[in-house]
Amino acid sequence: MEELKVEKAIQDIYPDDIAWCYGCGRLNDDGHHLRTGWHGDKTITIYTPESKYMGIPGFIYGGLIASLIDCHGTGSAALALHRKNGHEIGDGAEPPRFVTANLNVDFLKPTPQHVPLKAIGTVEEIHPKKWKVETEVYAQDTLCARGTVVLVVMPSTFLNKND
Ligand SMILES: CCCCCCCCCCCCCCCC(=O)SCCNC(=O)CCNC(=O)[C@H](O)C(C)(C)COP(=O)(O)OP(=O)(O)OC[C@H]1O[C@@H](n2cnc3c(N)ncnc32)[C@H](O)[C@@H]1OP(=O)(O)O
Repeated sequence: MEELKVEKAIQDIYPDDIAWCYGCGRLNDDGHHLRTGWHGDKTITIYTPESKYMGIPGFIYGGLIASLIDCHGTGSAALALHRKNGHEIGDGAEPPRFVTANLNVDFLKPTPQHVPLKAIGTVEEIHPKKWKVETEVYAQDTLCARGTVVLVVMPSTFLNKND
């Protein structure tokens, strides 16, 4: 049986100032701590939602699935541009920063609770500052959702907006 584990995740090397995302920030104690790594030439995030993320008893609510696809998208684009720039996780280089411009989700099947969800991404470069990630979310072998995320390299002004 396939081992469901992401060994090296791009979120592990996000600088502290961008490691606070509720979905994937490692420094946000209340967040999901989603972690995204390479899976061959695709990307992968594994996550088992807690019981409270329920839509109806036994099934995950759609917003959580959208969050998974969203953060899997930003992580995947960062992985891909980091590699394109000649870097891999752990070589000391800072990864690129992306924000989500657009997120679309098709909910194909009810997503069961209490099983690990597996998001598998296919990353496509539109141009160096704009990327697209197609993600499929599986619960065991069932394809439950499919999403498309358009990511844009974070404008330099983005983090100053709260000053
Ligand atoms: C608050 C969070 C902080 C995070 C910071 C740290 C980030 C790294 C850490 C990762 C953490 C994870 C984060 C999780 C994922 C989020 O949750 S990110 C938060 C949600 N997203 C946002 O808040 C983004 C808000 N939107 C924006 O800031 C701006 O609209 C954008 C997306 C940067 C675009 O800026 P802009 O000035 O409109 O730029 P513009 O040159 O017009 O567009 C650039 C390209 O984007 C395309 N584009 C723009 N909007 C769209 C759209 N809606 N649909 C399709 N394409 C679009 C344009 O067509 C253009 O394409 P080209 O013409 O270059 O081919």
